[in-house]
Amino acid sequence: MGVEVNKLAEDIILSLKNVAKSYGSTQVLDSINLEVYQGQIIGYIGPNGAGKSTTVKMMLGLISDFEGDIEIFGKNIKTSGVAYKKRIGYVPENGEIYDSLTPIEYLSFVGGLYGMDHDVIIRKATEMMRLFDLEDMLHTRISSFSKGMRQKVLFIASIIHNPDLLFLDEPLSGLDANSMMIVKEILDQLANQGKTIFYSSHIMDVVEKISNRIVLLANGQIVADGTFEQLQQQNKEGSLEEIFNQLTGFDQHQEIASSFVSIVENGDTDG
Ligand SMILES: Nc1ncnc2c1ncn2[C@@H]1O[C@H](COP(=O)(O)OP(=O)(O)OP(=O)(O)O)[C@@H](O)[C@H]1O
Repeated sequence: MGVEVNKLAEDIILSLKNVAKSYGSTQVLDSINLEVYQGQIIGYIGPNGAGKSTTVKMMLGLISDFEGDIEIFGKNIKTSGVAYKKRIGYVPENGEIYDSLTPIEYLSFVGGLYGMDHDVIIRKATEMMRLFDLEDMLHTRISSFSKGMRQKVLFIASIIHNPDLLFLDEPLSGLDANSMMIVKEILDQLANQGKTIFYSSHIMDVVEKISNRIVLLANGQIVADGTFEQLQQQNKEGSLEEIFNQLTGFDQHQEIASSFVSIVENGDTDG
């Protein structure tokens, strides 16, 4: 799964040049540079609050007041208009979904936004729901769905229009082990067909397996970028979880946990 070989400039799907973003006096992103090639599955990881969702929202055009340039499909998103969004799919973190709609209504709505033909939406939505074992729920209000069932609808909504670039924020959240295997396999097959996937998650063993390139964001900067094997060689560590701990300078989980348990038991950290 090598990623850096024989890449051509025209294969660049996504490029960030000196991208910076602050909220008040807090600098969240500090001059990020990144080029993503067609067919890559980027595992985008970093500690809570590192700026992963912020980066994704900027690429989606949901946050526009940032410094630097973002090019998607070769065009600067600040000046190229919204046309690029038709070729993008997105599974948001904490998926917002229209509870009072049924999946078929919701997917018709989303497909309609992408300009899809109504019959095609219904056919694709029905088949995809069936493959996720939800065919009986097509006309049931989403408000009654479990977390995993909602996540499946969100996933379908992100790919129903056959996008070339997918942004996924914890896409497996709430899915059972069998459904996770299906989604991981779908992503692998989509990447093999030339789709590009930007995958943000805290589940390190999944990121380790699914990504062919891992980008670690910490303290506003990209502190690691490479295949899992490359990161392993550079950091002389075994799992991605261990590499993450090392690169983010974290080795106090036992101390913190002991203090926490002490407070639970005694009301203070002294025991
Ligand atoms: N609208 C906002 N106003 C002010 N600060 C914000 C806003 N949105 C995000 N931030 C701050 O920006 C930083 C990055 O947030 P972001 O949601 O991008 O992190 P993340 O890496 O996705 O974190 P997590 O792993 O917890 O989802 C955090 O310090 C957060 O408090």
